[in-house]
Amino acid sequence: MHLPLLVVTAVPAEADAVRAGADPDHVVVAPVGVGPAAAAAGTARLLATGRYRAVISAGIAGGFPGRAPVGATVLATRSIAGDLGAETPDGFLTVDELGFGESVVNADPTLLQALTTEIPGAIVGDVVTLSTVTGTQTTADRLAKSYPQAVAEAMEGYGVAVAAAGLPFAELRTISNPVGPRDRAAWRLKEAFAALSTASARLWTACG
Ligand SMILES: O=C(O)c1cccc(C(=O)CC[C@H]2O[C@@H](n3cnc4c(=O)[nH]cnc43)[C@H](O)[C@@H]2O)c1
Repeated sequence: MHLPLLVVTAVPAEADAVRAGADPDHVVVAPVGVGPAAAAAGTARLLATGRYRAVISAGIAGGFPGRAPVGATVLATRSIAGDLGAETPDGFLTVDELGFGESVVNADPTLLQALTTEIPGAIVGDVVTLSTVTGTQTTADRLAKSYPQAVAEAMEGYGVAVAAAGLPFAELRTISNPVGPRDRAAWRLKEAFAALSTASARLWTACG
């Protein structure tokens, strides 16, 4: 008897897109809220049942220009807390540099390898988790420089990864908008949700 895979999204529209592709017999999809705190709390509550084999943080994301275009599918090698730390006159110090914890969680290597095989067009790289959607070129440039391997930013992956607490974890994103000056009207939600449904059809094959 296979335990099901848990896929957590931020909002119901993302959950619907995952459900449109995923195997309903083996994949449980739950929207748990926007941001790392809601994501961690919601994921921890669901995982406390002990009935899941792995957990995936899934949804739409901003793509770093030149690294992940709108419509692309992204798999995270690492989910990184991009704003957990301290600002100083000399720049941002991560929580690791402060000696208070770890701001980086690696995807489960076996799960990531399987997902990469099953979703061949996916761009593989770091995904930065932020509590605030980037909305200026200055912030976009700073993040791109600080995280040279980051292909996308979103708001939940690190929170889900922490809640996974050793259970196999991965982050799957599809790109709705470039990271940069705020232009909410230009977000390509339909395209990103369609890509999310397509990728989700491969999830159980990768995890089962
Ligand atoms: O309109 C807004 O500014 C806004 C603020 C918070 C959440 C949203 C959502 O649409 C929620 C969905 C989900 O989308 C992810 N996302 C998408 N693009 C980005 C981005 O450029 N930077 C960070 N996160 C992004 C995120 O995970 C949201 O939870 C809209």
